[in-house]
Amino acid sequence: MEKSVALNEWQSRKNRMVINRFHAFIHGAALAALFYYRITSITAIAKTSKPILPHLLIFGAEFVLSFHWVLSQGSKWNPISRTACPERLPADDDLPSLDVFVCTTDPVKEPSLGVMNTVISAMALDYPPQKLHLYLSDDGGSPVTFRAVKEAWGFAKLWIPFCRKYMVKNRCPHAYFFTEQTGDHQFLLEKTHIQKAYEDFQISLAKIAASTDSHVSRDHQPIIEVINDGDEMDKDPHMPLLVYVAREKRPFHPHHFKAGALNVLLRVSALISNSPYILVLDCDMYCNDPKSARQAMCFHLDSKLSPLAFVQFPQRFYTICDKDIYDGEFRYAWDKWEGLNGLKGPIMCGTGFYIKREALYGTQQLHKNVDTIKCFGSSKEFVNSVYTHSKPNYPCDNVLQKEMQFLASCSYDNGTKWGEQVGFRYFAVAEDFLTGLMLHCEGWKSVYYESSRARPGFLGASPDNLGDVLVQQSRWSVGLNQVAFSKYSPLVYGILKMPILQTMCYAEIAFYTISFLPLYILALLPQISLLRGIHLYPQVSSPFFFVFVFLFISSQAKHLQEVLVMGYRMRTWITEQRMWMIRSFTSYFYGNMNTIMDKIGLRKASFLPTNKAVDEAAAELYQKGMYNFEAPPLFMVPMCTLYMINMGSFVAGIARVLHAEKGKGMLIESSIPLFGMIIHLPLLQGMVVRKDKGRVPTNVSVVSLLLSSIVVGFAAFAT
Ligand SMILES: O=c1ccn([C@@H]2O[C@H](COP(=O)(O)OP(=O)(O)O[C@H]3O[C@H](CO)[C@@H](O)[C@H](O)[C@H]3O)[C@@H](O)[C@H]2O)c(=O)[nH]1
Ligand SMILES: [Mn+2]
Repeated sequence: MEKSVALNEWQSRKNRMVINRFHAFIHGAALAALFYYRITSITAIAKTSKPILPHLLIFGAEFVLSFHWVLSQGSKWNPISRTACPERLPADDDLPSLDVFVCTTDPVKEPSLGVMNTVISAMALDYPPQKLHLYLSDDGGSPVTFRAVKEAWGFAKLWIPFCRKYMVKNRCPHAYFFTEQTGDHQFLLEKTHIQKAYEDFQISLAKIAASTDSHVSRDHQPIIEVINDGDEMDKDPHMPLLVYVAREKRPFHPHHFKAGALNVLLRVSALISNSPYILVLDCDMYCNDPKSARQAMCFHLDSKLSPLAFVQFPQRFYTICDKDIYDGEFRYAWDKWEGLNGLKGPIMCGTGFYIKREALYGTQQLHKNVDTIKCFGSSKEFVNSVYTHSKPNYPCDNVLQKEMQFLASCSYDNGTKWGEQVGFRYFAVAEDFLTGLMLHCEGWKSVYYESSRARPGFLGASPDNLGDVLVQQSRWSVGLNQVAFSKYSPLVYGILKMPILQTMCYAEIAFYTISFLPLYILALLPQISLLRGIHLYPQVSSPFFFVFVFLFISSQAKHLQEVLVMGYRMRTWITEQRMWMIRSFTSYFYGNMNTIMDKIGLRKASFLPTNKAVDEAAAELYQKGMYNFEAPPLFMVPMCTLYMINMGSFVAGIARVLHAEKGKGMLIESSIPLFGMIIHLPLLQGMVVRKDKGRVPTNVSVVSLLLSSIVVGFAAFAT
């Protein structure tokens, strides 16, 4: 009986679970054999005069990779999928109200048209309009964005009724007009009218961008404005509320990037709508399924899931082309998130999640007798809103406006618990990861949900060229490292507060980027050893040879199985490995260096927003599935140098294997560079064959050739 009225259901992914556990057992046993081999052989070598360092290094690499593997078992243990049943929700009048937060920061890197499409798509969510409130945070404090949002309001007044009338499924105007629509005469008439209005809207945004100063201000007053037709008393009941917020910014005053912006929205919205639930969106991630809000409520309103902090939808992208050469899909992430569904729930990922306001205010603070000013700051109105869930009445009078300005001022946070225990956390530039971690540690749960792959809840833009991808990944790397090597490290902070499997998942992600260490070792050491005739691996005649071969096949086969089970093709299997290596050699390496510099105070970690403006030439290459190697040399040189070293060592090593007695039986040593060369064939093409704009720049190739010759020459001929 109870099951039939449940707002949501779940299903164990039994097959996957059985395969995962079985594989964990076998692969784990093989790893144990590898460890046995390494420990015994290193002890034996220690007793001779042979160099021991290469063996220790390769064992170090294997140790780190095994550590990752062990951690990754957390999310494979109990995968479950969830279903929402929005048709069983209470009537609209009984639904809780919802605030939507959209963040933008730079009208040049984040063109207004994209931002406004996100805003409009969220205003058009299938949710009672009087219960929907949209807040746009403009971190650039730019008149371009301010003027654009007013235009967006004008267009939304036509668009929203049209969507409701014809039950439009795709409520992001840009995406809607991109596809062909059919219907009866009346519909087509209205559609043509709206389309014309959208074209005018586009033209006016372009005019604004051309005629307005697009400079991003770091020194300005807070600006908070409810966008409407000028008559504040006359709120249209069919339109959601739209509020523009630019928090105060002053030079030399830390603003804590996106987390700081979201916290200002939390405070300001508390005085206007104070909705118990909040949807957080990046400016480039539009609502693709208007039903997502109702779907999320199916979990939030289910007391069996309590205490539920947030419902995370996957980040899906409309920009990804068929070949997905940069591995922009993050397939492996969503696989893990589903695995986490069977534990305490997924990690927060910055956008596309519906969160309970109360979770962000911190449960402890709400239940204990704490000094509210120390905790939430000195606004009485705000503290009131926290404890009584009340809100002062709309419209904004002058007193309210003043209070909101105070809440959006840059020093409001000082000396309070904001960013530490309240709101989005400031400690790391990956504010999403850290905030989610702390919520789980406080005992909150989360849910991962996707209604269908065919119509994802949200769609965003992902970078379409190598340079942007690697810059973005470097920032994530810094953000994750900041957490991994701090007092909040999941292995220290989390292990006492979360179940072990959940802790393992957090640790896996937090320590994800140290893969640069084993990968650099594996890309250099066997190659050098091959050139020098040092045996790092067992020979074919040894039974342990088969342990290594088994481990290689077993990990490849498991990866392939996961790719195929999720409905992807073989190609994804290769791309994911290629991109994992590329990211490790570049972004993760620099990210780790940056973290070290951050720790010793040489360079502050910062949040450089990802570029969202379209570069036509780059986009064309991407669509053709060709890598754009015109990335910063800092990224390209290590990759090309490593490739050449592998090629050099393979050629010289093979010659050695064939001719010299010393090189006999170095099958694994010579297979490793071969594997690297095959996986990264596109890089070779970029250096040698390609003539187009995206080829590897000549100067990069020359520098890399020089560097690799030094390494190979030194390895082969030094005594
Ligand atoms: O000082 C800042 C910097 C960024 N943003 C906004 O933050 C969002 C995310 O920035 P983006 O450059 O798109 O970063 P991504 O790398 O694409 O973001 C991913 O990674 C971030 C953490 O590193 C998360 O916050 C994001 O939600 C997640 O999508 C955008 O809407 C920005 O406008 C601000 O509001 N203020
Ligand atoms: Mn983004």
